[in-house]
Amino acid sequence: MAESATPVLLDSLGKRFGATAAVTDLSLAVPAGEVFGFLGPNGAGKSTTIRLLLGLLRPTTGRAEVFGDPAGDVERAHRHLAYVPADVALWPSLTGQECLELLAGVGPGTDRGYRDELVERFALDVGKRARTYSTGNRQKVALVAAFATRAPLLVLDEPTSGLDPLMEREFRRCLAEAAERGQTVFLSSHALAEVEAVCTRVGILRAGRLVEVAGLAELRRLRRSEVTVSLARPAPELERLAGLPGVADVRWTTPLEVTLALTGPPGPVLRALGGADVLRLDVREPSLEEIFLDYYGRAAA
Ligand SMILES: Nc1ncnc2c1ncn2[C@@H]1O[C@H](COP(=O)(O)OP(=O)(O)OP(=O)(O)O)[C@@H](O)[C@H]1O
Repeated sequence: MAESATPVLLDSLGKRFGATAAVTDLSLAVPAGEVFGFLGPNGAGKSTTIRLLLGLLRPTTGRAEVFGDPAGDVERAHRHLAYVPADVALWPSLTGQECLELLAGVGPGTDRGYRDELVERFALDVGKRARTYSTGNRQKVALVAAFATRAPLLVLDEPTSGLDPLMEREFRRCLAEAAERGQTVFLSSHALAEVEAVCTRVGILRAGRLVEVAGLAELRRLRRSEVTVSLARPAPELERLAGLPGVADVRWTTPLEVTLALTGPPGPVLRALGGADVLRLDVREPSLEEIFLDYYGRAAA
């Protein structure tokens, strides 16, 4: 089936629980084929947004749509999606295989060959009863079921919290394969390295509001880089680095080495360095973790 409408469309979405505004005026469109990372600290409103998207909650304001179908029309909306919750509950007396069969009957169709391959890759013993599974194994069942569907949209709510590093690597491969097939992924996660590795764009949520939506490269450009300059000879004239536009945190670690944080174009710093005898110039882009902490550090300040 051709899926032309936008996979995830949130328009001025809001949800209050009594006096608590869990989500406020959230507008966002996730286009087809994107792996979108949805980030925020505990209580920021990520799960509430996902529950609105799944039609498990009714919005107080605005609307949520899945491929053009209202999220509240669950029968239609869920034809387009597969979902992995943060804590997976399975039917305790069914085996893993029986759970997979049951889950395959709910979604928009399953590629059983690929599912068998995923069972192997996630080293899942599907002959055991679900009650004997650890948290991570229950998560694997839900992930295998979701990745094996042909659902054009995968909604994953902190799906790797119970996985070990090997399985986490497998998860990343599955995401890459899903993106190759053209599936869209909406991934909420606390694992910033994971988001950094797999997502094309991220949205950052703070106290129920979306404070940033940007590609990773764009986020890095907006945030500060760490610059280290090593000199062959002392250059007292570089004392003026501290006063240049976009420059902060200038530190002389030795008389021949200076580090600084730079936001925006590097021209003024490069011009200032022009007269010095520079041996080496290192520019390190911030990690997503640093960007993230920067947002919330500033919020707390
Ligand atoms: N059913 C509810 N009744 C009342 N308040 C709620 C309810 N569900 C969520 N909240 C409140 O809404 C806010 C957002 O919660 P939400 O669970 O969406 O955050 P989150 O970003 O998913 O957090 P976490 O990372 O801890 O899962 C919090 O202040 C939470 O206490």
